[in-house]
Parts: sequence; structure tokens; C-alpha cells
Amino acid sequence: MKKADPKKIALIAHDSRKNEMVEWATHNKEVLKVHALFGTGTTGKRIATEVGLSVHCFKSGPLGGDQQIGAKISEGEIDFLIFFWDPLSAQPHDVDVKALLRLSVYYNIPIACNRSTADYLITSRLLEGDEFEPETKPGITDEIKSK
Ligand SMILES: O=C(CO)COP(=O)(O)O
Repeated sequence: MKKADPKKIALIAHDSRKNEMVEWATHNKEVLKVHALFGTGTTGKRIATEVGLSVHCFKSGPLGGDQQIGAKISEGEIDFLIFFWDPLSAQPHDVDVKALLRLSVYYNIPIACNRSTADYLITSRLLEGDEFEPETKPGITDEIKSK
């Protein structure tokens, strides 16, 4: 199997879903370690210490981390977003969460908001790798590039 090109993956989880994220990252450690990992403060630190992966940590989400990752996405510096957000709790930084999801859609970044979608992405050709060369790669569309 041909290895996937290293991608830039952002990993974020709200408090009630952090254990699930750590479990998922542990299960997929061998694939994830090939890629460059980014995370909001608390999520990133937990993945680094509990899973043993190298993660570039931004500020904690409520303190600006979501906005920092959103900025990276707008600069074409993030290829995938795994964001286990909490559908049952109000967040103090809800506007930041919404802005991050909005930019991810706008810049055509593959997003996984639950474990089953994250499983699809992590087992995809783009992240796991094989002989297949996709015709198009995720990222900024031509329409957006021209703006
Ligand atoms: O709040 C978050 C995403 O909106 C996550 O931030 P932390 O990883 O710092 O807890």
C-alpha cells in the first residue's frame, strides 16, 4: 500500500466528547502519526500526553483556539477537520464554533463531527493511502482561489 501524502489535520473536541476523541486518536494512531496534527489547547494536549502523538496546540477553544484554526483554514493551511462538538450543551464561544464550521464549509475542507464520519475520513485514500491518485484534492476550490 502506498502511504498517503502527509496532510494537515485539525483535531478538536468539546469537553463531553474529549474522551471519545482520545479513544479515536488512540485507535488510529498509526495513520495519524504520518500527518501533521493541530489542535485546540486542551484537546491537543490530551492527545499529545495520552496518545503520544505530536500535536501543535493552539489556544484553548473558548480563548481563541477555534478562531486560530479558522484562520489557518482560510490560509489553506489545514486539510481536514475532525471536530467532535457537543450537540447538547451551549458553549460560551458558540459564535467561534459556528465561524469555524462556516469557514470549513466555505473552503471545502472535509469535516467530521462524529466518530462514524471520522472513521470514513481516516480510512479514506487521502489519509490512509493506496495506489489510487484522486483527480481532485481537498482544499480551496478554483472559484475561491480566484478571489
Ligand atoms: O472549545 C473547543 C472547541 O470549540 C475545544 O477547546 P479545547 O480543546 O481547548 O477544550
